[in-house]
Amino acid sequence: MTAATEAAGGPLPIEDYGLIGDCTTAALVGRNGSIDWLCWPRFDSAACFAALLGRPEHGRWLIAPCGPEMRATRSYIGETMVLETLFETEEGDFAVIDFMPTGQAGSSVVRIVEGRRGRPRVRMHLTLRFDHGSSIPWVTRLPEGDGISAIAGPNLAVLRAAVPLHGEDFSTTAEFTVAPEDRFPFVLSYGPSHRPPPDAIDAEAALCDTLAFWRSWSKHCTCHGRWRKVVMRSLLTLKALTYAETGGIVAAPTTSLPEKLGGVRNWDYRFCWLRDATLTLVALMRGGYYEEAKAWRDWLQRSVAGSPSDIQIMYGIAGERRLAEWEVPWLPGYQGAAPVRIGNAASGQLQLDVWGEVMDALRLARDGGLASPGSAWALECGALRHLEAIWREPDDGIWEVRGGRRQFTHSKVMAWVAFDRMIRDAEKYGFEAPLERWRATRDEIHRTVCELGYDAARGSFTQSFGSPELDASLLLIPAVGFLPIEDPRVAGTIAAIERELVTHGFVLRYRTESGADGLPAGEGVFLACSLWLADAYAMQGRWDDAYAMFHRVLSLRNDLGLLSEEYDPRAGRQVGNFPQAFSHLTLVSTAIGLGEHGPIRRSSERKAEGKPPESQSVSAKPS
Ligand SMILES: OC[C@H]1O[C@H](O[C@H]2O[C@H](CO)[C@@H](O)[C@H](O)[C@H]2O)[C@H](O)[C@@H](O)[C@@H]1O
Repeated sequence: MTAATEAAGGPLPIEDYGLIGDCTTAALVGRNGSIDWLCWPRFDSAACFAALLGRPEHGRWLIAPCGPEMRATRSYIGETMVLETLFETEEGDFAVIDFMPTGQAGSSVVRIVEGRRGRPRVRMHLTLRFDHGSSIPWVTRLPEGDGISAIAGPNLAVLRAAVPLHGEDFSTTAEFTVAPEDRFPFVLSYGPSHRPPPDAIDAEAALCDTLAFWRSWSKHCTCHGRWRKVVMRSLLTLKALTYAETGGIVAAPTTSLPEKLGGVRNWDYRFCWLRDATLTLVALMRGGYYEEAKAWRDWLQRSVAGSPSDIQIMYGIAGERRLAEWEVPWLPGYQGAAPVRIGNAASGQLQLDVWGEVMDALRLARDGGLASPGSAWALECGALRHLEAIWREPDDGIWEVRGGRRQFTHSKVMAWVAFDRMIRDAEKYGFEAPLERWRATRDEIHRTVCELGYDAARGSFTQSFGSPELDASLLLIPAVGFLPIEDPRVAGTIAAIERELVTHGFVLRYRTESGADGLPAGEGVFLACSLWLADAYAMQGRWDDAYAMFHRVLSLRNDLGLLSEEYDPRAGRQVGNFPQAFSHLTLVSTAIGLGEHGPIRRSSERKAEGKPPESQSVSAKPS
């Protein structure tokens, strides 16, 4: 399938894409020089390049050698989001430097073609298709003669280029020779169609500014040591998934990259999940980034404002509530994985765990010195009052199943977390609170989980009350402090998950064959869950197992350090939306955790074994 679709001009394997972004939206650049995904002007806008979910005619922007290439290698320039792809051909070599300028009015994609060796021929092929690959724009030449303007409905894009452009089959093309030291900039800028075209920008100056922006951001990272590079790339990716204007954070910049190749588990992640966003915030704070944390906290306050009973599990990046899900009939889907979905019906779900994740993150923010505005505590109390009323109800769970609500054990554990963190904050900061009542509820949830969520015969907690199924989210029980790692029920759960959910060395979130999620069975191993098992091993002092799992997940990152949500071990391919915040934030957390705690105990163990201590690890030092 892959080879055939690629030969027919279909999308590349997911791991062959790189990410560029300007903190308002992001694009995926293939290692073949084709930008196959871009939603403009925001992460959640309709795509104008949708070849990722179809074919080149659904929109893409190619800059590549005219003839066959011998090799394409790529890397980010230092700790930035500026991507450089080097094409080596028989005629010579050239690089394409791709980025989205930061700090400019409006949004642009800049591609600079730089000659390196010989005089290779280069081709540029721009196919703009607004409205998710469906609408062919009306293209005219700019009066200045240096480019074209393309209009369709509310959208306008302007391409300015330093080489002559031609129209061909509803696309814009160019062919040119590049010599060493030549630099040919191409700038594609977005604007609303009712306004004059956006002003030209100086590509070289924008490159300097954008490099400076990312470098100065990376400089503030407080993680140093052996995994600094790993952590930094993940933090940069998380930062690129933030929508600067509002502080919202998307779960991924894509929709409908399948969790199973050729399957139907295709979802739109271009929204702000309270779960993913709060965990991203925790990762950013652990990396020393409190400004983003503040922006997100303010986003949260605005988004959930109103009645606590109306709090949703996810919102649009500016706090929008209506994210109606629909299927796109004209896009065939990533390598045939249909349907392509826009919007996400999970926005109407009940997922009790989000209260726990949010309260935990807000507590960390407070402890990190992020002063709360007066209204924050009142808002949290309102949310907890609502949880007090509903925690006994069945919900859709962390995995957002579509097979009906259940009494998910992880959801109740996280409801316990919500009460626990609020009680601790009230005690620590002297906030006014009905402490006795909260403590009673916290204890009642704990008792309920231990009675109904634990299967004594199997010696393990289970996915939902009374169910025989396991669930990798149960690995979080010791991490959130619900029970200590030494508790035999926790040890039994870890052992059961190792036996039943580990495959090819990685962790499944649950057995999809049970039908609990209401979808046809089969999906990849879940990368965040695999890292949770590494964390659990670390807590158990099983350092070798922890490091082995951590390294296995590291080995799945693409050449740019990027991860999607899942991995198909049989096909040896990344699957699911890409790059995914959940995978990257968990990677940061595991790397920092192993760095902070691992080497100390590990070195004593190594000493006991007569081995020298391990040098350097990631450590997060407060700035
Ligand atoms: O598998 C079914 C569900 O899959 C998606 O949810 C997953 O991604 C979310 C965003 O990263 C994450 O918060 C959640 O825990 C994952 O299960 C999808 O968005 C859902 O609509 C779908 O039901």
